[in-house]
Amino acid sequence: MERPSRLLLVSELRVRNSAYDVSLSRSLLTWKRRTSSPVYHPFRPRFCVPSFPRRQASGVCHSVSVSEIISVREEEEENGCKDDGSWKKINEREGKDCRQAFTVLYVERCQQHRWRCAEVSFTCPEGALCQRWVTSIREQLAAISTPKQLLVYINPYSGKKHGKHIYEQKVAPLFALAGVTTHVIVTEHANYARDHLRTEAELKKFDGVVCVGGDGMFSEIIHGLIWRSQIYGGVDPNCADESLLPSSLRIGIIPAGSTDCICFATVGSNDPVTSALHIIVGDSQPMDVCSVHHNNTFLRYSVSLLGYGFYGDVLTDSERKRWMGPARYDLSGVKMFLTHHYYEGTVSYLPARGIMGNPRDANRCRSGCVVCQHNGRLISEKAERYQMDEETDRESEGEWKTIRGKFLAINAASMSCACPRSPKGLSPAAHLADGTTDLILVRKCSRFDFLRHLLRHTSKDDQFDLNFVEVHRVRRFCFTPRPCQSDSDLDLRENGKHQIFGQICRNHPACGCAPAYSSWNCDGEILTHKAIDVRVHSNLIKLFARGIEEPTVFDDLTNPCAI
Ligand SMILES: CCCCCCCCCCCCC/C=C/[C@@H](O)[C@H](COP(=O)(O)O)NC(=O)CCCCCCCCCCCCCCC
Ligand SMILES: Nc1ncnc2c1ncn2[C@@H]1O[C@H](COP(=O)(O)OP(=O)(O)O)[C@@H](O)[C@H]1O
Ligand SMILES: [Ca+2]
Repeated sequence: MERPSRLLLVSELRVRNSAYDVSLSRSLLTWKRRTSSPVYHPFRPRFCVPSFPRRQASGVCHSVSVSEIISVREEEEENGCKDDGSWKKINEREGKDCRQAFTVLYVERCQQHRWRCAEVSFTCPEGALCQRWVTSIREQLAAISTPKQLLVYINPYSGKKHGKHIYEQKVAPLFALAGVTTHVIVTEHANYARDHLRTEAELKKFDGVVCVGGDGMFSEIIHGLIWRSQIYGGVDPNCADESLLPSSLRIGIIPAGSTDCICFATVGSNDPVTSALHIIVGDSQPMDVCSVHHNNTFLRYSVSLLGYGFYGDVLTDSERKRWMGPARYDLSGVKMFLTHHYYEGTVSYLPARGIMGNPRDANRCRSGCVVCQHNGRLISEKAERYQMDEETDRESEGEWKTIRGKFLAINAASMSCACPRSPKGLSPAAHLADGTTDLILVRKCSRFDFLRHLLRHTSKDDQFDLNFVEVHRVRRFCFTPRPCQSDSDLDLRENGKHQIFGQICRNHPACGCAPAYSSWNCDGEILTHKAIDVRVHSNLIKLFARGIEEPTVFDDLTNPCAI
């Protein structure tokens, strides 16, 4: 248990006309109602627990972590001078300074990992004391590294095209309250944000970058930032063996997209206000990034799903239905499920050895995850040894394994990929920053079996506990599709005068002529290459997030979110 730190200020102040003992330490602001006997509430803690680093609502005592205070403001005269017999009124009559109340805005936890901005006003017996409180709280806030200046990119076409509205109505007012200044750019076309970050953006001026949109918009941001770090650091992004340089700017995601899996899996909800508050308090969550290569040429980065077969086909089909908004994925999902294509190919992978954790674990990656911390340390130690003794370390990396077969889906999940469609995700025990990705192979099976597998993403049942599914935690993997049998086969499927016939076959699988190749779905973007080489880069980027928090006994019992 955390030790209560030294108190900086203790006073008797009033909250809604009741007397409270209010105290401030470096880590906590606490207000405890003065009563002769403690109020007993059958479901809530009876006494204040000042060492608990969160706001707690009991009938008796509240405490809020200083790191979760959004701002403090002095109340204007007319607001506070109510005829309620308070100290303020008395002092006003005596002609003294009327500014004797101050309001603290802070993070309040609601259901389903949502955060809200709550406020409490304290009335002081005299103006000088009010000043001391405001100054002391502001001094504590200044000691915390929170973002002051942010570069914001809005994709106006994400999801249901509400990005601008969400930002203006829900996020900008909170940034203003917290004193965060912003430079807002509404993108004009695809890759606008990526190219702006690569070349033009004056990154030194900012403490972070925020994207308003979906996973595709986030992908643009990381492509811009990672590329810039490598070019400035003289690292060749094309070479899969090169270790990439981390990007120092943190990234915030205001979810306004169609899947929002990166936001959901790092915060626990796809709620814009919650994400804005995580940005304001300056949270930091490291994250792994996969680099995808083809013949030593860099293709793309991925942080969530790299999917060939089912998810690649769903994406390809859904792009034609963009006008439908997020529902396009469900329609294409049903269509591709019925189409039931399988693809032949070879998967080779390097199992992650000597690390904590397994894709079949019951434990989940949560805020302050020990698995991520342990494996992150292990990988950076290994990288240092590797520089000293390349040969020994290559040997200790272990053996490549190879699997050939017919697959309905080949998925690499570098994080759980939890999203509203599947709150536990594609790989529920995957970690955000353990330096690995979970390689899920779904072999050819009946439609009924594949449906069982898909349905298990939405229930407590284990989607990997099926004889046609296997999962491996890996550091690196390659995929090569089975080449077409003959030139005429290739012609029939892909090229020339048979193109139309090929297309008909694709659309009418009953004729038995299925396409040879799928596409890779790389965080929601289609990859043109089929044969790829993928490497995980541990802790390459940082988000304004803290991972999903474990629900506490207090969260279970406190308010169900008024706003
Ligand atoms: C029967 C119900 C089965 C539900 C199975 C749900 C599994 C969902 C796993 C989703 C993983 C998502 C990983 C993230 C991908 C995103 O990066 C990426 C881009 O997001 P953005 O548009 O916000 O930029 N999103 C996607 O690629 C979308 C994937 C969505 C897949 C939806 C699949 C629905 C399947 C429905 C099958 C229904 C069969 C019914 C038979 C009668
Ligand atoms: N102004 C724009 N016009 C058109 N496309 C854009 C624009 N800005 C970004 N994009 C692209 O839109 C695609 C989808 O964006 P995303 O934010 O992921 O929305 P969604 O979740 O609905 O797919 C991405 O490929 C992104 O590069
Ligand atoms: Ca990972």
